[in-house]
Amino acid sequence: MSDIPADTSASLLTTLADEISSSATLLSSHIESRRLPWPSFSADGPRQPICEDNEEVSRARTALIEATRTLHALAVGPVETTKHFCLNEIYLLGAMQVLCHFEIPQNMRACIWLRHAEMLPAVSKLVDMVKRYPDSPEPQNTAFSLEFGDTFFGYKERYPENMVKFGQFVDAFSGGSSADSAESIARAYPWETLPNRALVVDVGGGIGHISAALAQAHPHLRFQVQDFEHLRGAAEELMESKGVKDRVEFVSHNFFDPQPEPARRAAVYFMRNIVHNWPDLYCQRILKPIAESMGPESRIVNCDIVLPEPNSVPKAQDAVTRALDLTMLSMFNAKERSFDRWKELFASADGRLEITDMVGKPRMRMDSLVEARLLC
Ligand SMILES: C[S@@+](CC[C@H](N)C(=O)[O-])C[C@H]1O[C@@H](n2cnc3c(N)ncnc32)[C@H](O)[C@@H]1O
Repeated sequence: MSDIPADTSASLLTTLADEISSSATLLSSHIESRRLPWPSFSADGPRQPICEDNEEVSRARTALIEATRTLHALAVGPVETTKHFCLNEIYLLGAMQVLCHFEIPQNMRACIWLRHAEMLPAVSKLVDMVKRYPDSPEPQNTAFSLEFGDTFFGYKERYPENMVKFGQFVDAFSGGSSADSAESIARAYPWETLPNRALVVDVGGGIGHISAALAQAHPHLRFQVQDFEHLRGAAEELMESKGVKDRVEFVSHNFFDPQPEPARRAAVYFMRNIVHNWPDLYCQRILKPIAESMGPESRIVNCDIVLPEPNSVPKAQDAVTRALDLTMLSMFNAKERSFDRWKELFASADGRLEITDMVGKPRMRMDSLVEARLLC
């Protein structure tokens, strides 16, 4: 019910209804003039929201979502809302779990699967986690571990097919494919300003799909993808298929260890969706060896969510980032961070590390690119 503004006077109903009408009219004109498919409930209706790259249309869509949510909450009222939440929601989740068990959902399958097969059982242990490990800095002390008897990534190592589904979940959740996402990171940072043959180290880079896209878009750069040895085969296959194997090498490396000699003084240490998966103490252990290997021209480019200040973004978007924060807690005993928390974290890993700026925002994703350098 946090969406309901303090002023619930009678006029609010009609003010919201007017806003809904004007936003819907603007969206309709846009759809008509561009001959776009109309949003519909039919199985073959458009899957993506209406035009994200037109700012006026995008603003109208956000206003429509906000106003309809608020109007709905006002019309339903607190008692019925609570009743629906207590009854409908829980059986909706149960029914989806049954459907997932029999592999029936096709659309957004990996997204629905992760929510029901892993997140839901894990979140049911959140009370236990908070009671048992109130101040634990350890990544194994999680709701996930209480349910599955292992850390999130330990469990994925035992069941590699779940790691594949996890990758598909991340793609589905960010609204595209890993190729779309990698391609948008290739455009979101001024990679072209790096010197010829400069080395980019992709720390915890998985099979290297981001490095492969960056290498294709920026032929003057070299890459080293660092991750666990068992990913080497898939990584080398990917580089071969993308035609970049001469400039992208895979190196087996544990990111808690000192950087290997050839990766010292690299131009960029790039990390995407690494640091937010770890509690502070472990983030410091990841960042410290990187800081120690940086030269005066090196920088870290970190790609993770930067939590918006409260009430600074539309409520629907804010709700997603706060839910992701709770996901990090339940799965990893970790958290999402605001810009100030990111600054504190980097400085706490090595007093010379300073976040210079938020340097870009990949399209479609909630992540931002944050750049850190060594203070002279
Ligand atoms: C959420 S995935 C992100 C992968 C990749 N950066 C991306 O954006 O697609 C986290 C990655 O960290 C790797 N990882 C976890 N612990 C690691 C460690 N101690 N050393 C190196 N890599 C690790 C995992 O194997 C996985 O590839």
